[in-house]
Amino acid sequence: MFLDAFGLLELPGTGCSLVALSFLSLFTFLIFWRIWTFTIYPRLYPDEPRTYPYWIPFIGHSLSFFSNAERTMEQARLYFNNNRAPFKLIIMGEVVYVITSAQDTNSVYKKDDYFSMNPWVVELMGNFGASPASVKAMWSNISDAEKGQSPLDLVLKGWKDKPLKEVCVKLFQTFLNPGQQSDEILKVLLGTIHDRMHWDAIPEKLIHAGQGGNEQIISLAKWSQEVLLEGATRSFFGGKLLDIQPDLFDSFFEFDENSWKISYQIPGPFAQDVQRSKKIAENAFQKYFEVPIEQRPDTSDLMKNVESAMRANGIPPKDMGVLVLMFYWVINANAWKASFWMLSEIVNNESLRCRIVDEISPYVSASTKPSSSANDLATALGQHCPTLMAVYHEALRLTAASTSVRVVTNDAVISGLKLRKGTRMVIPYRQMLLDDRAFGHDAHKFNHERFLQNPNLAKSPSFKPYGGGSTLCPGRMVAQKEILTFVALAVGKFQVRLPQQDSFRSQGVPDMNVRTPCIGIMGPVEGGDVDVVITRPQWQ
Ligand code: HEM
Repeated sequence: MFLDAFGLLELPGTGCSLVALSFLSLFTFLIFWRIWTFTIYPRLYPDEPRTYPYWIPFIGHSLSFFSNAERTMEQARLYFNNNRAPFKLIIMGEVVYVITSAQDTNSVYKKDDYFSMNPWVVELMGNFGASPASVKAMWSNISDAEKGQSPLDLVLKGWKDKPLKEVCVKLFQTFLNPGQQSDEILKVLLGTIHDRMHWDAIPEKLIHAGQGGNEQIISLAKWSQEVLLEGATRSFFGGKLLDIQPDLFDSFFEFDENSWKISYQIPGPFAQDVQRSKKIAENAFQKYFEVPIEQRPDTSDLMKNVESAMRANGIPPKDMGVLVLMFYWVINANAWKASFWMLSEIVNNESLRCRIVDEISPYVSASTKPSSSANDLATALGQHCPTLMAVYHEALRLTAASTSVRVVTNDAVISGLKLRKGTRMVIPYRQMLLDDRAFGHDAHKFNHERFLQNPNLAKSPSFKPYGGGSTLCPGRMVAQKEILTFVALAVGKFQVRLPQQDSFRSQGVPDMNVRTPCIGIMGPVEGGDVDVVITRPQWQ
């Protein structure tokens, strides 16, 4: 009507408006395009993965993916009758293969020559802001460059001709997998957790209210964040990093919350939060690397080796800041969230709390002090506390949105379907972690009993919160120890209960933030937290 008023849109002699005709043509085009793309093409090429139908070319599934990636993939899987064959999504014009079965995932792990994480990491390094020269240096052989004087040789036997990035991952594997090398990190990490789980060591900023001196109300999320980040930061980087940037954790949390915007290259005006917090963290790391290593004697051997390998390949402190922030991110993004979910479940279920307190009491009590045997305690918790372990596994199962990202580097076949070279692939483990065929009809609910009744579930091919294959998380053992230690000390040293007052956040276990794209453990929805009353142990 409004457009007709201008008299421009009526086609002479047809009685049709231009707008109506355009809509009709567009609609006709879309119908033909959909019939061709989603009906005829799959019949002509039955050996290619099917595409989940969509309406707008190029945009494809982008909108629903960015608003809830897991739900989009679940809907697509169910659309194809839940047969779990690989299928295609279209994200911003790009084809993405999605793998949702444990069997296909294992096939991908076995074909490293066909599926590589590296092209994605190269892209991520660029998106993070590393200079092209430094990205190139990360993919140059370590022997191409003049070496520093570090004890790299310890680790690099047989690795001299590998790219620096792979050497860094190898260093992580060497220094984090059980054995003498990992003792150094674990001693400081677990020791710091013990130090912080002391009545007088709870930072003021965590305390909502003191109740008569022997009780305090604190936030579970902040408690988990502060203790685990401090442990990991001191054990990897020594004390200097926090001297340089005492409020590093605040920037890190803002960065972590919004880091998906970097991966998906969200334009500047919509990504100011992540750019701001990333800058602060990067600058802190740059200043840290500008301090001579002799003035940072408590830096871990792992990070000394990573640093010296980067220097040997000519990476300047500014880019070391960018690249090491990526490591800091994987080290710190997940463990506090797993601990938070475990504690949320435990404090909201009194019989579970009592059972765990009973179970851990031979190992943890109010009088447990920081000690050099923190590693033995963590080991004992893992070996002799089945309920605690069941809660750990179930929390990981229910809250992990862990994802492996690969690029098809050679034409390949998975489940009889041809995957084309150059295409991106994702393995969203949550699609398997919630599979009711593997975990039972209540797979969408928290029920730690399933792991108690069947501890072998933790070995199920559908249970891969830490990924798998050649990129299996090298920090999984360390993560388990820090999480179990923190949770056991929280409920074993202190009496922890929900507050009576309605004004505190004690409305059950908070909802997970399933909407923000995430490739690790999901956090709670904004403002989702649990306030708890903790009581001073009589011992202290
Ligand atoms: C609950 C805690 C954690 C979870 C759920 C987790 C999960 C994962 C996943 C899913 C991957 C990617 C696997 C892939 O792409 O195939 C990964 C990679 C990695 N994780 Fe963890 N992680 C956790 C804790 C840690 C910790 C504490 C550290 C270090 C101390 C760490 C270090 C790494 C590193 C260095 C990589 C990169 C490996 C590579 O590039 O090959 N992670 N993690």
